[in-house]
Amino acid sequence: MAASAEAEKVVITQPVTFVTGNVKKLEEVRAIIGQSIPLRSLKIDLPELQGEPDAISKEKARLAAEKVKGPVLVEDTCLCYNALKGLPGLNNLLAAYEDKSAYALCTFSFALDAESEPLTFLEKTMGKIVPPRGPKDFGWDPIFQPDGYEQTFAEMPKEEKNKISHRYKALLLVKAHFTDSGYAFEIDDSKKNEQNLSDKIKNDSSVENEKDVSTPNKRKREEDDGVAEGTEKEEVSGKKAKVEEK
Ligand SMILES: O=c1nc[nH]c2c1ncn2[C@H]1C[C@H](O)[C@@H](COP(=O)(O)OP(=O)(O)OP(=O)(O)O)O1
Ligand SMILES: [Mg+2]
Repeated sequence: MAASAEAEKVVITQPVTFVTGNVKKLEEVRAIIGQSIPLRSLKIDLPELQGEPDAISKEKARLAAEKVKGPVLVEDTCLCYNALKGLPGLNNLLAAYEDKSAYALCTFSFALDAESEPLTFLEKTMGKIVPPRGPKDFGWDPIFQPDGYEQTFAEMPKEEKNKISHRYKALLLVKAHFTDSGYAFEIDDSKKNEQNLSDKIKNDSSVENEKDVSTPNKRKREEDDGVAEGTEKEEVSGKKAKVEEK
């Protein structure tokens, strides 16, 4: 990764761990990030905290970084209804309002390690709430129709959603941060192919692995609401993250 002459080079020795309990989210994040950031995943259900989106997200990143002992990325998304002054709510509640406009708000937080202040990246995609259309395998995708499109998120091809979504836009900010900060990944060969922090404990059948994500039909129930079962694994990474400045 090229850093400008003045920028400090920040060496990161393990992949960024995306901590989520949601397999559908993980699929999208992987598709959008591609090879641009070395990424592995860890399924933990972190507490759903209350408060402002960026404060919640930062706290979540702090908790995740403590568990992972290395660089982490966390994400929260909410569907916010303008009629409810930006509050999330149930679709039925909106029936009483003329204004069906809404936005998908996506908040990522990145923490370099447990000691570093997490950085937050927010983006939204505007749209409206419609009667459900399309596959029901990911949250509110069937009822959200982005502005300028005739299809709901659920109806459009994944590649299309991933070009306009709240998640895509927020990840552009994350990627720009990585580029601007001069992060240089120098990952041990042993960790290069680590897709999932659970890889090292394959004998433990309770551990979700990458295969589950690439063959999502196997996990029908969790797809129904996009929520993975609360598999929690920590302390599976042999080495501590070493984040050093040069
Ligand atoms: O693009 C999306 N399209 C449709 N629905 C979505 C999307 N993104 C999140 N969702 C749903 C999933 C969950 O029912 C709720 C709260 O999301 P949110 O708290 O961020 O996800 P989560 O708790 O399932 O996973 P995590 O472990 O990463 O917090 O919104
Ligand atoms: Mg959540």
